[in-house]
Amino acid sequence: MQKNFLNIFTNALSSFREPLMVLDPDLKIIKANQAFYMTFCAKQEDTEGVLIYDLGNGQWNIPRLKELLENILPENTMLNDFEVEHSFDVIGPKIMHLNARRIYNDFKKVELILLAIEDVTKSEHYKRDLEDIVEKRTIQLVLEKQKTEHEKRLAEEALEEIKVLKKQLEDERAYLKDEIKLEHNHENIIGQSDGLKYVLFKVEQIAESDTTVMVLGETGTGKELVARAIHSFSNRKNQALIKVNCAALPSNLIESELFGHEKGAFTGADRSHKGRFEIADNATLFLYEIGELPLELQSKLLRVIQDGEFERLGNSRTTKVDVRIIAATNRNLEEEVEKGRFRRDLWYRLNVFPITMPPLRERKEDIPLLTDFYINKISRRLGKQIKVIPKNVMNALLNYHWPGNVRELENVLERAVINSSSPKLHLADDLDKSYKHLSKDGCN
Ligand SMILES: Nc1ncnc2c1ncn2[C@@H]1O[C@H](COP(=O)(O)OP(=O)(O)OP(=O)(O)O)[C@@H](O)[C@H]1O
Repeated sequence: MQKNFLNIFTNALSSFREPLMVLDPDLKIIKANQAFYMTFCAKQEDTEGVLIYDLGNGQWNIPRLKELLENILPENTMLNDFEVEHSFDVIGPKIMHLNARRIYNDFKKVELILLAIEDVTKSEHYKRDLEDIVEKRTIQLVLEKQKTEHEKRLAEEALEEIKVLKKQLEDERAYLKDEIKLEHNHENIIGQSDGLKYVLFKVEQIAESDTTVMVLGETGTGKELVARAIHSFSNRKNQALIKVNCAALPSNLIESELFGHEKGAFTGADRSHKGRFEIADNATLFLYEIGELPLELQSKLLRVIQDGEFERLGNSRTTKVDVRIIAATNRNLEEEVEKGRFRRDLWYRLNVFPITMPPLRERKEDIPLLTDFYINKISRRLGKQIKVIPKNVMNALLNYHWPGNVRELENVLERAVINSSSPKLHLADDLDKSYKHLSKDGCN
């Protein structure tokens, strides 16, 4: 059968483009085709009759080939596409797909082994390059996706932050709008009286600490100026001084104004709102007309002063803040405490460091200085030239008892400047009369 087969094979062998070999059962090469000799630069005389492993000076002694021929093939009659990678001396590295088949004789004994060697080096390299490109591109895409997701997350976080900042700015803007509406004075505190000097001494003494300050005194004496001076000498001076007029807000709004509210906390609360305590975090909160604070809010205020904690209306989450408090009142709070209108514990908490503004009538030596200051300021504003303050005018100013204090003096002087058609100041008010009139009504 071997002879017959070999004859057929030898004739057919040359027509195969794929390298082929025929081995005997001892793995010696009986024949190889032209394609084999060409592909592997081998010669017929060095090939035929040689043990396959000795071929090309032992270059075919390839462990994978051995495994195929000695271990795998005895178990399988035929094997396809068994991949072997090997570097030959002359032709260099090759990737081969081996297809092997055992051919038996009539007695079921192996007579021949047909070994086809497909050189897939080029296509395999191409495939591997492609796989490489695909892998690299996949990694690139995964990284790009991760980067995009990271950037998206950052953008979302930034957007969230912007939303919070925007809200904060809106709150502050709303607050500052109110501030601008209120006339306030950044000029120096005018005066040289001992009473005023003592106040300024106390301001300097306490400004740098975070101690709560209670500013007492009649209306118009300059309590707000004192509060501003404390704030501007304090370590919090770069933050705003946040004001709350406890008398100006309707009682149902004070709580939300102080502590803020969530959207829907009450009818009309169509958006959440930051309270003054939150806005004043790390800054100073000036609570004036504190004597007007409703009793039910006094306990909440006490808690913020003690622990720095409160809850927004409609939210049970506790907010913690660091706020320095300056309170002011023109009421006699001790009397209010006695009458049960002001909580004693709150009064003690607020009255840690009291500063009392003396009324203007008790520091008359400040009147000429204040008069000069205000005449200049008002004349400039109204485009007038007031050069002389007659003695009788100054005497009237000095002798009046000023129940409305500096604010009243400012108003009287404004009316006087308007009333003066020459560089001489003419009072528009009869201070003597208004004094007597007020005294008669018992308002002094
Ligand atoms: N020493 C001062 N020098 C200059 N201006 C002063 C002085 N004291 C008070 N004023 C002015 O008088 C006006 C009233 O002052 P301020 O509002 O501080 O008083 P207040 O005691 O807080 O009054 P109220 O209790 O009625 O709120 C303001 O225009 C303020 O600038």
